[in-house]
Amino acid sequence: MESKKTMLSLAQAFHTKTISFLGAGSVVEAIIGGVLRNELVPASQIYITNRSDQERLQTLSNTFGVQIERDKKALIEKADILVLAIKPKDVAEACQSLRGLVRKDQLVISVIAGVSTDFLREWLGVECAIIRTMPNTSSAIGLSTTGMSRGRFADEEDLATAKHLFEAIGSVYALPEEELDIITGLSGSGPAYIYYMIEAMEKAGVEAGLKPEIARRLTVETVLGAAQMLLTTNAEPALLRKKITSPNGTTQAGIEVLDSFSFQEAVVSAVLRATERSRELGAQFN
Ligand SMILES: NC(=O)C1=CN([C@@H]2O[C@H](COP(=O)(O)OP(=O)(O)OC[C@H]3O[C@@H](n4cnc5c(N)ncnc54)[C@H](OP(=O)(O)O)[C@@H]3O)[C@@H](O)[C@H]2O)C=CC1
Ligand SMILES: O=C(O)[C@@H]1CCC=N1
Repeated sequence: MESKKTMLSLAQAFHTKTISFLGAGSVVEAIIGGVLRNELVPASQIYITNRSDQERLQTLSNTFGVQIERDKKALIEKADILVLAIKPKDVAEACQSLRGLVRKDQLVISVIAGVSTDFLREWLGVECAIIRTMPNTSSAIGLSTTGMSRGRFADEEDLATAKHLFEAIGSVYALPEEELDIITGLSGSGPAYIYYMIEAMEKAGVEAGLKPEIARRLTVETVLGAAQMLLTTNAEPALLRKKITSPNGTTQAGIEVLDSFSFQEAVVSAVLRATERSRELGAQFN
């Protein structure tokens, strides 16, 4: 557990840092929102660039007051922390264009699915500190759950710096890098599985005769309440489920249908397949 004094000095040191974002998509928007909400650094110390979408950069700049820097060399020169937030398919091209520009004293943080810190370091061509992370889109409202791990040349201080950044958008778990693909399949992609389930529950409510807005509210509040119950009571989900399931009642009838469609196996397979896909995305570079 870090002492209050250590946390304060970390926050003070962080406050002087410049953060450059390579990529300006949805994840970056969420991170910048969290950084500014929590006043980690002022907007004048945040630089953004992308490949070509100038309108997008302007929108982010107008919304947050962050600085647009189209020149990659200048973007990197200014950075104490460089956040790589491009899609895996764009990594090779992007890293090639960064080769020779990143310095040893800079901290590189990647949010890219599947791509290892070793690979990034090879491509960047410098023995710099790299932290690999996997947040999720709930970061937009400060409720991401983020897994992160440090690469070969990153130390505890680098990890603490990255944690400080991502705690602005939710909770953070430091894990071995081998587990990052699992985090990607579970909590990185996870919100999509929940939305998929919500879509289905809502559809059922409407088909059965509810107004769409009522079906939406009931479904969403049910999901929120169930998640909050788990956090508040710390009870096992199976136990909470059993408490709802009266013998021969409605829940039993519903669960029997889910079982007949192998619901749990489907969800397990989905998470495992997404994990495997994360590994595939990384392996294509090896
Ligand atoms: N979306 C999600 O739920 C999550 C995504 N991630 C990871 O975060 C990363 C970004 O995802 P997301 O924000 O959704 O993606 P987006 O498609 O929204 O954004 C990607 C950004 O990368 C930019 N870009 C592409 N190539 C280059 C390049 N060569 N140089 C500079 N910028 C470039 C794009 O610019 P332009 O628009 O101009 O082409 C765009 O701004 C991905 O690797 C993804 O795996 C991690 C956790 C959750
Ligand atoms: O689908 C993807 O590849 C990204 C990674 C985690 C969430 N979205």
